[in-house]
Amino acid sequence: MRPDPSTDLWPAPYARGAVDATVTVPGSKSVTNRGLVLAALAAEPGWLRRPLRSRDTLLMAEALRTLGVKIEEGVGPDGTGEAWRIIPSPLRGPATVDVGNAGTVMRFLPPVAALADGPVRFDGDPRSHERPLHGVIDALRALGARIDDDGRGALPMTVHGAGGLDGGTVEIDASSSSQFVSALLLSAPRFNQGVEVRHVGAKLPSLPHIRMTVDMLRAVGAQVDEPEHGGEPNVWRVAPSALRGRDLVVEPDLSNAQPFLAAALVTGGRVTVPDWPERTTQPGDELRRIFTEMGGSCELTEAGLTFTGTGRIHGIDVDLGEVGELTPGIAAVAALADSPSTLRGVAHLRLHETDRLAALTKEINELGGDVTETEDGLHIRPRPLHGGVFHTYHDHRMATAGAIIGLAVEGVEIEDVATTAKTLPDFPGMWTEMLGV
Ligand SMILES: O=C(O)C1=C[C@@H](OP(=O)(O)O)[C@@H](O)[C@H](O)C1
Ligand SMILES: C=C(OP(=O)(O)O)C(=O)O
Repeated sequence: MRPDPSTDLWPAPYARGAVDATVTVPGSKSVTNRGLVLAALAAEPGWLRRPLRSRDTLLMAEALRTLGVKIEEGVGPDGTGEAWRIIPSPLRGPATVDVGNAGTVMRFLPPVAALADGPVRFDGDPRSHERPLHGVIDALRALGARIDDDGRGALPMTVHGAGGLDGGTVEIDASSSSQFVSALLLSAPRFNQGVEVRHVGAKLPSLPHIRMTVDMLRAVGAQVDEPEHGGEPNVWRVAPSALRGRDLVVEPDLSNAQPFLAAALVTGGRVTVPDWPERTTQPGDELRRIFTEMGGSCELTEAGLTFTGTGRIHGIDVDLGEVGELTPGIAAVAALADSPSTLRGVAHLRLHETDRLAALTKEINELGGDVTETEDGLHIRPRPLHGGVFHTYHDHRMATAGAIIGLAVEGVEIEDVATTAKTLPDFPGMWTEMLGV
């Protein structure tokens, strides 16, 4: 019988000393998947260099191919490193898109499908049926698309592409995912009237990810008005226009750098991540501030970002609403700190890959911790932890959070560490190499 990877247990390596390593982190998921969509919608071919090759990005590439886009995987024009050449062509249906459990695929592609010339069916992992999509579905209908779903505002569904979309003004409640806004903006240059997206509802999470969308749209020639610089709050406008093909180098995924930086903090060691960008819209850049407040220090040099720990970890009271995807890793570090932590502003994490607030509470407490869920986050009181199984619920960031705890607690076993492949192709290999084990 073949082993079932989802029930496999991986003994998380325990760190017997301070780590001292340089860790090259693969490309950003969020940049790669935006880059793919924008290149597919462009008026000319483009390049994506150092793309992330992981489950979420391969699903995006495959879905775009199904819609008729040509994506050639190879080395770049100057022969250095991996590069994908993206050759746009008329978008076609009928097609079937597997979104896996990738928020970026399930939200960014329905507006693209509305531009195709036939029906595009969307389905994915069981969890994809539970993740919110109503903002995209309702908005596309309001902008002129025909969509068949089962009435829950979720997958599975079929977008009946009509070869184009009117576009115009639309109100959405994107408080459950910033990706609703990003999705509509990314395809909007190809809508007949462009788009005006008005967010109405509770606070929008993950604003840096919307900034990333705006920056990347502008970099391919789109005209975007945003709330940031004197614009109307919670309103974005994109004018209709042709998009340029681009030669884009993808930055390392700073959120995936998190477990490695955490290793420096937890073991009182030092980790350097090369190619850390000086300026970026990636939320992972906030780790410089957050992990410094938790007890380390960092320096950005030609070699990259070097993060150094002291072996002492302090608790933190922090609003993570803008950087929600960093929460599991911060919770793991906080469970090992010398004082309590309060993580706020992340109620929407209940609808991520899994209910991350419930999962972190349960798994840390089962190792002897004392975590309670609040209305919008976690309260973490550190206690001596013991070994045991850390369940991961098909959530890559649960697995990396468990590995962080395992550095300081002997006998932690991570269930289904392979789930990290959602955004990191070889996390176990990178982790053991960093530790030299
Ligand atoms: O646009 C993106 O690339 C992302 C936006 C965020 O989503 P939410 O706003 O749904 O949290 C983030 O958590 C996710 O990992 C990636
Ligand atoms: C929330 C996340 O992913 P997704 O893009 O599937 O929403 C994440 O990577 O933490």
